[in-house]
Amino acid sequence: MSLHIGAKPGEIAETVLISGDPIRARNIAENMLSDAICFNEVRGMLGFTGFYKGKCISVMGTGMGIPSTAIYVHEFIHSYGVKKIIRVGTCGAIQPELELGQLILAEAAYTDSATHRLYYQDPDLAVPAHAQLLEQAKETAVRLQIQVRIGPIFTSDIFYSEDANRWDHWIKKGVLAVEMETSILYSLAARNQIEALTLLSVSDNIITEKLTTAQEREHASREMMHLALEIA
Ligand SMILES: O=P(O)(O)O[C@H]1O[C@H](CO)[C@@H](O)[C@H]1O
Ligand SMILES: O=c1cc[nH]c(=O)[nH]1
Repeated sequence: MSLHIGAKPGEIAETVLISGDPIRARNIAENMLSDAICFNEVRGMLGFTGFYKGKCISVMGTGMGIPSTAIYVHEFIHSYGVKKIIRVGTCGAIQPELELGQLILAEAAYTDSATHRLYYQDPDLAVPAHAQLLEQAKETAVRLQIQVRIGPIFTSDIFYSEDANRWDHWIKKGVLAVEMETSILYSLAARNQIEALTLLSVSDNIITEKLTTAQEREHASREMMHLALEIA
């Protein structure tokens, strides 16, 4: 057991899928893994280990934002020996042409995070995904005929902003979308020499103000989970 995860040694696989929402983790376990067992209920942050095509895989929620995610990623690595983490999340697109449900492979993450700065001194650089895992994801997407956009994203400490021009600079820089966890995942992974990649499904477009329906979100996230499990 670690401070925030109730799993016994050996109950968490070397590869873990994470999402902000613990219910998404449960859906993956219930619908896409076989023989899944629940290894964590501490703080309601559900975690499961099961099998996908014979390979042992875990899936767990992290909560929203960098501080919460950093705790779980740290404990996965240092208490459970996790070697590969794939985030399956939602995001707000900031490029107007990005449709709802579009799948994004986050090749790097910029951030405004104060927490990130406590770990790393140079927050202005985009933190890259694990190169080999990203390459594998691209090839797998082609094989599965899943359309993906590949590009940089932005990991923010805030969801709601009062600044109407907040994204102008980042749109010009070619940033595709905004979410709240990836930069710390990539940084902790690189520092600890493990693999990490984020897959995101566009749940809303911040520029066009389009929002997904529950049904569209469900369909898009199924594709994302399928791709994540195939590269896991
Ligand atoms: O869908 P998840 O994985 O929670 O990710 C996104 O959704 C939450 C905000 O609604 C943040 O956690 C953000 O990163
Ligand atoms: O707009 C959005 C949508 C999902 N997640 C975010 O962080 N922002």
